[in-house]
Amino acid sequence: MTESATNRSFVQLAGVGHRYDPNPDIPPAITGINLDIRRHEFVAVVGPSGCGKSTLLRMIAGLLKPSEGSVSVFGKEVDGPRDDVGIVFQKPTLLPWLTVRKNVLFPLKHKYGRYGREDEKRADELLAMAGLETFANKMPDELSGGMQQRVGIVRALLLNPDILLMDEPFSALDAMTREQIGFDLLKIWQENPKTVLFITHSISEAVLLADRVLVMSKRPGTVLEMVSVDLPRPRTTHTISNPHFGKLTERLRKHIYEPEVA
Ligand SMILES: Nc1ncnc2c1ncn2[C@@H]1O[C@H](COP(=O)(O)OP(=O)(O)OP(=O)(O)O)[C@@H](O)[C@H]1O
Repeated sequence: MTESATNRSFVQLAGVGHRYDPNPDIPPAITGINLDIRRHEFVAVVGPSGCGKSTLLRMIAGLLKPSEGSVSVFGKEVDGPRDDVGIVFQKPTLLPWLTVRKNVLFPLKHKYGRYGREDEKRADELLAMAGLETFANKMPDELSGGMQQRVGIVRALLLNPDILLMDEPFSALDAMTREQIGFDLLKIWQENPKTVLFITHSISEAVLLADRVLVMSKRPGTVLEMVSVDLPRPRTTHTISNPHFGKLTERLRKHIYEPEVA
């Protein structure tokens, strides 16, 4: 967690559930989720496919209304799409006819109809932080998949959201790029503290990046366990060889694959 993180709950889910199908014979997607995320905390979410991870993310973004319980941010109930949330998906969906810089600035243009010199400066600063300073005037198809995903992250950060929601952001990348971009994300997060919810299917990625890992059960998704990752920061490739890293990934694996014995 960054130094400015406080113990106060920032994002709070109280008894949250969601059912897509009103038929009571069909189980809800998620049910009875209680969760407190502190400001600037990095929380990873893992769990079997279809357990409701994206459903949870969409409710925090205000894109989906819970059918039971409530979601609040800083004590205020979420009742619609939020402005203070940046979202990064598996594919960055960049506009192919705009340069990298213009893609990054696009949400501002879309929201306010224009952007100024200061915004361009901020875009360039964030691009530099993501190692893309020499690519600002390139077109998306001149970039590798990893670079395009970095552009997607920078775009999500440009409006300086309080909350960054990431739904399997690195799953389309090869293993080496994935590890590197994870470290880059941590560097950006430490310089621009945000409250992060990071969905992943990779247990080691969750442990490497997060302050805490939320383990969800299979459908209907509930909280199986919240595991604190008490590994020092900054996390580096050395973190992976720390014996405690191995213990934590082992423990999470047991929770997911043998929940009844964990
Ligand atoms: N729009 C929808 N309408 C009906 N059912 C849905 C809808 N979206 C998701 N579901 C169902 O709700 C459950 C949870 O879906 P969700 O996408 O949240 O899971 P997930 O954990 O993110 O899955 P994955 O790991 O495969 O991406 C799944 O059984 C899914 O089929």
